[in-house]
Parts: sequence; C-alpha cells; structure tokens
Amino acid sequence: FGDEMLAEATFWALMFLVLGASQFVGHIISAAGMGISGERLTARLRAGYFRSMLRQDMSFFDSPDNSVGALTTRLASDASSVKGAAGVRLALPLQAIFGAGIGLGIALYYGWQLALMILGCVPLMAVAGAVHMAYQTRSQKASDKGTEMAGQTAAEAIENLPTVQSLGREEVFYTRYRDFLSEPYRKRLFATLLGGLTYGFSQIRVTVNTSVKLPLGHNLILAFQTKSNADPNQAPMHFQSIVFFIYAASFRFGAYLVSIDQMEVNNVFKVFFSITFAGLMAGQTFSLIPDYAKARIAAGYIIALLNREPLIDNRSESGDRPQKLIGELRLVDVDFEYPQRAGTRVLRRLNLTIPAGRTVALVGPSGCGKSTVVSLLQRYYDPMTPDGELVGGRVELDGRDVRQLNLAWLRRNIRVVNQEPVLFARSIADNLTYGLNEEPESDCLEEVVRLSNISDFVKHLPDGMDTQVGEKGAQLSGGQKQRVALARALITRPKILLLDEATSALDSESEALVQAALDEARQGRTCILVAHRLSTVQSADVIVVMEGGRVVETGTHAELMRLGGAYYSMANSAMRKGGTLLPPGTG
Ligand SMILES: Nc1ncnc2c1ncn2[C@@H]1O[C@H](COP(=O)(O)OP(=O)(O)OP(=O)(O)O)[C@@H](O)[C@H]1O
Repeated sequence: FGDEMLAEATFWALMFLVLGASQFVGHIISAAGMGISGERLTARLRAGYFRSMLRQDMSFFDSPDNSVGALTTRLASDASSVKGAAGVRLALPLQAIFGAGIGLGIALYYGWQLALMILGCVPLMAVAGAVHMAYQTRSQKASDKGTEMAGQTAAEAIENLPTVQSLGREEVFYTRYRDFLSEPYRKRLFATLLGGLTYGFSQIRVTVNTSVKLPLGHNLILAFQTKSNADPNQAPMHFQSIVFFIYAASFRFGAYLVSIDQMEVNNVFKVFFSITFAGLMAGQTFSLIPDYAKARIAAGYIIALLNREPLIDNRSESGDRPQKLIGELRLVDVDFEYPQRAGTRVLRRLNLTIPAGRTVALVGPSGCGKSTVVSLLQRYYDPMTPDGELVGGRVELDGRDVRQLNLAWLRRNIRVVNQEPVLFARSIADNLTYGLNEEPESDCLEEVVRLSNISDFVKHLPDGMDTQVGEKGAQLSGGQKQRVALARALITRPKILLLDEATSALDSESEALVQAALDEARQGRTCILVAHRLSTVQSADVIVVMEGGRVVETGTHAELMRLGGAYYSMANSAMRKGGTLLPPGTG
C-alpha cells in the first residue's frame, strides 16, 4: 500500500510539474503576444486621439468641455485607462471562462445534483456583478469629469502663474482644484454606499499573506491564482464572498446526498473543489470590473473623438489649389454667430471687398466684429448659423467661395500676425521654419530676416538664430517676439497678410521697429489691418468703419474725415487724447 501511494504521489507530483511548466510557457506566450499588442494598441490610440484633437475646428475648442486642461488630462488618462484592460488583462477573462468551464465539467461529472444546486447560486453572483459594474461605470464617468475640470483648473493656473500670484489667488485655485477632485464622490454619496455594498457582497478583499483561516483547498487555489495574476500590483486579490455562501449550501446538500446514498463522500469533495475553482476563476474576472468599466468609458471618449468629423477639416485633401493667386478677398452678405453663442449675431449682412495688393484697415468700437472677420478670412469658422443651415453668405478669394478651396493651401497663402504672438519653446530658426514641409530657399530666409527687422537683435543674442526663445517665447521682448512672428508669417511668401492688432501691445519704441517691418512686409501683398492707432490706420489704402457687425463707412482717411461721420468723431476724439484712434486694448 505504501509503494502504491508513493507511486501515485510521484505521478501527481509530476502532473503538477507539467502543469506548472505549461503555465510558465503559456504565460510567456500570452505576455509576449497580448502584452506587446496591448502596448501597441495604447500607443496607437494615444497618437490617433491627439491627431483627432489637432484636426478639430475652432468651434470644438470654444466649448468649455474642450479646454486645454480638459483635453490634456483626457489625452494623458484615457489611453492609459484603455491600457488598464488591454494587453495581458484581456486574456484573463478568456482564461477564467476556460478554467470555469473545466471546473464545471468535472463537477457535473462527479455529482450532477450537487453541481446543479450550486449553479443555482450563479444568478446571485451575476446580479451583484452587474450592479457593481453599473456603479463603477457611473462613478467613473463622474470622476472623469472631476479630473478633467481639475486638469483645466491646474492648466489655467500654471499657464497664468504670474497673474495668479500677483492677484494672490493661489489658495483659490488650490481649493477649486481639490474640490473638483473630490466632488464626484461627495455628490454621489448614496451611489458610493451602494457600490460598496455590492462590492462587499460579491467580493472580499484579502491579501496573499492573509491571516484569514481558509481551508487547505482554498489556500492551494489562492496560491494558484496569485501566480496566475499577471499584474504584480494586483497582489491584493479579490475573493468573492458569494463563494462562502456556496460552501454553506453545498456542505449541507452534499451531506444529504451522502445520507441517501446518492453520492460518495469523495465525490462531494471533488464537486466542491471543482466548483470552488470555477467560482474563483469567474471571480478573477469580476475583480477586473473596475478596470474594464474605466476602459470602456475611456474607449468611448476616444472613439467619439476619432469619429468626430470637424465642420472645417484641416486635414482634408479636397478642394482646389489654384495655380495663380491674385489675392482679392470679399465678404458677401455675411451673417455670423459663434456656435457657442447661438442667437447672438456678430456679423450682419456684412459686405466687404479687399482689393488685391491693397491695405484695408478695419476700425470700430470694441466687440464690433473686426477679429471675427479675420477668423472668417482664415476659415476658422464658416458663415453659417449653428443649426447648420448655410444662410450666412460667403467669403470669396479671387471670386471663389473659400469652401471650394483646399484649406491647407488657403492657410499657407493667408498668414496672420496677432496681438499676442505665440512662439514655440524652440530656437528662433526653428520658430521660423516650424510648419514648413520643406526647407525654405536661402534667399527666402534672407528676405524674411530683412523684412521682419530681426537681424539687429538676433546678432546680439548668444547663439544667434539658434537661441532658444523659452516657453511661449518668454525669453524675448514683446517687440522681438512680434518680429519673429512676422518673419514666421512671411516665410511661406503669403499673398495675403492679416495683422490683427499686431503692434497694439508694444511700447512706442518697439512699435516703431515692428511697424517699419510691417510696412515693408505689406508691399505687394493684400493686407487687412485691425488697429487702433491713428498713424497705422491712416496709412491704409481704404479704411472700413464697422459698428455692430456692419460696415458703416468706407473710404480713405481724407474722404472719411470730409464725410464727418463715425470715423471723423473717432479720429477727432483720438487726436484730442494724443493720436490714438480708440482707447488702447480695444480697437
Ligand atoms: N469664440 C467666441 N465665442 C463666442 N463669442 C465670441 C467669440 N469670439 C468673440 N466673440 C464675441 O463676438 C463679438 C465680436 O468679437 P470680435 O473679437 O470680433 O470683436 P472686435 O471688434 O475684434 O473687438 P476688439 O476690438 O475688442 O478686439 C464680441 O461680442 C465677442 O464677445
């Protein structure tokens, strides 16, 4: 009997050895296959997500849901959340289903009555799991929103730190940030309690070094599960409390079946352990519910953005790229409302012609729609009402509706210099050529450097054109930044130049330098000038006076002064105040 037992023990020991070895190989294969594909999937998702963001039109970014902070938070967290349920973890439910199937099969074979009785408890497990999944999904959505808002607050504060500090608002931002992070849970106290209840019912958290006394079989299975757990961070594992209820019922029912000679004692234990094994395998999947819930929502956000067709698609290859560009711009009967402010008409039946090669200045009180015209010319928006009806007139370039032209081509030929130029944290040279598909010809670079008046300050910088300009160009003065921005605008030799308050943030010395550069750059180009300084406006070929989204006067400085209307009053009061047409920072 001793030898026989030893032989049997050796046999089973060998069987376990084979089992262990095959699991080892299986894991290597699954980690290599699923792990690598998971990594690739996340990298591709993140890149695609970012690309879709870059493709969106201005109306998308105008929405408070899509602020810089919210988008960067989502970019960082959504793809990682998907990763949390991809890769090796994707294989776990499959393993679990397989393992649970085998466990059930063995149980049914050795004692179908007991196995069926235990299976009767499965719906309980499913209901608890489903409730818990629903809770997780909802609380995840709420927490995503909170994290997004917190990200938005942080980005706003960090981006504008000098202002935040000078106003002494650090504590306000900190409190707001903290509240956004905890708000979803405070607001959903009841749901949180319910979540805890279903969690407690379906799962009890035990660690591997548990002091909870478990039957021998349990410890064995526990050890098995720990090894099979792909993620080392998951060392604390979940153990379903429902399993204990199943024990209670199966012990009692098993004893009954033995007492009426329907089952052997041995088989009761075989069924019992097989079913426990199956339950634990299923439980392993449940323990991943939070990750799956998170991943499902994050994947939803990503897919929604990937599928979002922007109203104006900057990656579109369609549209004409005319060989010859003359540069005449026209706005014909343009009505416009910002999509985020439906019902507020900004431009009303606006008609405006900007002849090729001429400079047209737009003047008028703050909020009359000058910058909006500049945005429409660059096609950041189309003249349409938010309900999508094309009722709002058209913008034409050389007699053609700009919607028929290729967008990238249009933007390459219409360059803009704004009041606050945004430079990238790179060298001056990089900033000039950023966004060019090919290296500029050397004569073009020289011409641009000359036109934009940058050589005089660049030669005094330690690394010349290779000097780093810092975040948003912070290491350059306002006037220097503006001239680099002008050089960047000129590098594609655009036919049309839009100057939106390009000198209004500068002191008079810097302004003179930038103005000289701008005056030279305007030669031979169609130019739209939004400005508030009388001297700048006066030099324009045509001055267009706007009020409430309409053109009210058009003419040269002399003509408009003779007319004695809106321009005349503005210019007169400006001259009394010292040469400025409108108060600085408005016009
Ligand atoms: N992205 C936007 N979403 C909603 N409304 C906007 C947006 N941008 C501007 N507006 C509104 O449109 C109107 C016209 O703004 P616009 O910037 O064109 O005026 P402006 O004449 O250039 O003013 P300023 O001289 O002060 O720069 C304003 O009432 C402004 O509040």
